[in-house]
Amino acid sequence: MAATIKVTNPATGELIQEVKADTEEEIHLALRRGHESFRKWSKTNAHERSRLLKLWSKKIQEHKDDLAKIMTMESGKPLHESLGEVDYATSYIDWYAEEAKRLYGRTIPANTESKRIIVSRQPVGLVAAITPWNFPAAMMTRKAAPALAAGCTFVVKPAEDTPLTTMKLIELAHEAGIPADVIQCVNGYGSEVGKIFTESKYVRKITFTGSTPVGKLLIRDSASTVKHVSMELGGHAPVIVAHDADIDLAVEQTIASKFRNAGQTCICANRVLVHESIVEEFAEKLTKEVKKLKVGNGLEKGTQIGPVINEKGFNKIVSQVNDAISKGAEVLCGNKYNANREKGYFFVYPTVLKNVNENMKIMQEETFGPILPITTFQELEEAVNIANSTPYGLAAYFFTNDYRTGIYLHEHLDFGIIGWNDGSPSAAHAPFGGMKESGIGREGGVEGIEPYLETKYLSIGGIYK
Ligand SMILES: NC(=O)C1=CN([C@@H]2O[C@H](COP(=O)(O)OP(=O)(O)OC[C@H]3O[C@@H](n4cnc5c(N)ncnc54)[C@H](O)[C@@H]3O)[C@@H](O)[C@H]2O)C=CC1
Ligand SMILES: O=C(O)[C@H](O)CS(=O)(=O)O
Repeated sequence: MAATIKVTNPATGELIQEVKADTEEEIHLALRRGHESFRKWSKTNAHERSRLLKLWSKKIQEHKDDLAKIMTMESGKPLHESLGEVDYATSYIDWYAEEAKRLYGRTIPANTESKRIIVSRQPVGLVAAITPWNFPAAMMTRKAAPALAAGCTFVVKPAEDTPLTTMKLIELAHEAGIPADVIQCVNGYGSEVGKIFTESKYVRKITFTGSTPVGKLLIRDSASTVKHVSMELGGHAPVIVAHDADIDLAVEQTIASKFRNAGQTCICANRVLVHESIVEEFAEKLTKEVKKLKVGNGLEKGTQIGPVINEKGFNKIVSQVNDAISKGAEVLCGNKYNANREKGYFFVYPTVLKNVNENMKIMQEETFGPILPITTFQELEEAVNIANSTPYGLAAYFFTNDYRTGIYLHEHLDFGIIGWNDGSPSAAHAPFGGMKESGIGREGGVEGIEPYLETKYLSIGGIYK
């Protein structure tokens, strides 16, 4: 196991903090403690669990500015986005603090007078979570909140790039009164910790947000002990702009989706399919607005696009852009970089590509950067076929004011999240998640607590004997 994890600022390359990586023994101990504390926590009444979750949310809000600064420094996202993410993170805790009190069972009419049937819910057990760097607060609370609300205990391994935000959140949970062994953080490198989690007899559920390849490994390795799995994986969101779309709205909402977190979200617009009759107007208006986006250090006032997270992400983005250009794509703006491998910072300027085709990597592989390729279509069926052609099925967006077009697209797009004239669909009260290779399960909404619950039924006999 690695001894320490160097946490650096992706905007400057500067070392923020060295974090000790937990040893295998320390991780096993955390899992054992999480398992042993499960019995008591799962028997804590739902209203008490709810009360403690609300205290945790309050504590986080009291430390909002500090948390946002930590998040911007380690992830690179602009400060206003980090402040927004703190609110997004607590919105999941607030939502599940209430859902804890609504875990209803039911009775079933028996087929004889001497029997009664009662259905009830119980928490699955110790949950092990692995979270990504792009939303180090919200991706953790989106898992921890329903887990704790359901009565599960929780151990999380944050991404090596951004452990500090998660560590602070867990510290605040303990300050709020959630017992130390009920929610824990361990640090380490994914492949090493992942194996410990999936092989542990104490862990009853794995929940993961990250790349599809890693998700597949975790699903495979969870089979040995038949663990529950929840997977929020990669995406490749299409944006369909129909001939009758409000172009100004489509431009505004496509930018909102594409450039949030420098394009490093799993539901970012990854390709735009524009009806051929309006592509010139759309591309011109879009490019004009994209050129206005301010690139810089997320701590600087006014920054809208920060650096990408690391060299691996940078190289993937540059490779996709160069591939597209080599296959005929036209650059309408951007395709500029401010990178220094020695210092470890990698800025990618927002880029719009036109005349893109299906043979380009960028139309098939998740970009995770501020690059927007535009292609065209003639018929809606063609747009749907292109949209559904990747292995992903997380988010899709379309712009039209015609209800027949809207209903057709909603019913024919194979995606778990669809924005109709809306580029920002995420909300704690809605079930976030994907189809196909974008994942298993939902997070948020009434659906989001189900993955943390088992269902059992009691059949009582001999009542009138
Ligand atoms: N769905 C989403 O929101 C996310 C999608 N991604 C996609 O993944 C691509 C690569 O980004 P990465 O940071 O490398 O994602 P990643 O999936 O490798 O990392 C995410 C988390 O998984 C852990 N991890 C890595 N390898 C693991 C393994 N073998 N077993 C268990 N855990 C492991 C990491 O430590 C981190 O905590 C991105 O460009 C993007 O396409 C990445 C992060 C979030
Ligand atoms: O994983 C992600 O990229 C996030 O789930 C996107 S969102 O929930 O912040 O929209």
